[in-house]
Amino acid sequence: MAQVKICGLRQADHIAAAADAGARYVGLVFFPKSPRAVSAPEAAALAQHVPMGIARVGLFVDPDDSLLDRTLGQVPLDMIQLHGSESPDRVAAVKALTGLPVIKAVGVADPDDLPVLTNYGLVADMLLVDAKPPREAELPGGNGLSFDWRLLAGRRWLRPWMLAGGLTAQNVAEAIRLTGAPVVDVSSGVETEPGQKDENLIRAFVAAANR
Ligand SMILES: O=C(O)c1ccccc1N[C@@H]1O[C@H](COP(=O)(O)O)[C@@H](O)[C@H]1O
Repeated sequence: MAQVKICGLRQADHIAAAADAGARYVGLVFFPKSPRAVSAPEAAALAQHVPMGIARVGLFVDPDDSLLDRTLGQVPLDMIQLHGSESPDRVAAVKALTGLPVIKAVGVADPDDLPVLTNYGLVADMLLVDAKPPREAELPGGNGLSFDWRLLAGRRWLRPWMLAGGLTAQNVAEAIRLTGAPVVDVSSGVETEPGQKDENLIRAFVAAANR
């Protein structure tokens, strides 16, 4: 059984479905290139629909201070997810600037990618282990690609962590079994097309992760 984050929500009814199914984190994407991107006013409206006890995570890709300031001035967020090439120093700076816990995403393709997680574990509040995006990918995440989960078997870091990358209701139980992930994060695996979440897929994913 793992906790669940549903990322890239853009509709109040999908937030309600995620909450009702038992998700513990919901993600709002502030990256204009993403098909899941929301504006700050849209996110502020959506945030009102998130029940107490569920963390509102703002996803950013290499944000500058002004984007963070402007967004946080309008949207009540509980955590920041950094999904770009932010250095450990930048992670620390974002924590200091926003006063919020930071989740740092790291792309993994082979064993050489794992030591980086130890470095980020010194500064981030939570680690997010995702598939490494292919060179030609437009997005650094949210591509529905998974990686060899056996790379993570028996691994432990200084911080809590979540697993992401190509997870679906069909494969999430196996991913949890192989990695021991305490939290799983999904975006495209609960969509019918890029950016279009589906309530039944959300419910099926949370049920499968909680089984
Ligand atoms: O979801 C997006 O559009 C996105 C854009 C830019 C960076 C990250 C993004 N999503 C994150 O990517 C992973 C994996 O998503 P998927 O389930 O494979 O589609 C997840 O952490 C999302 O939060």
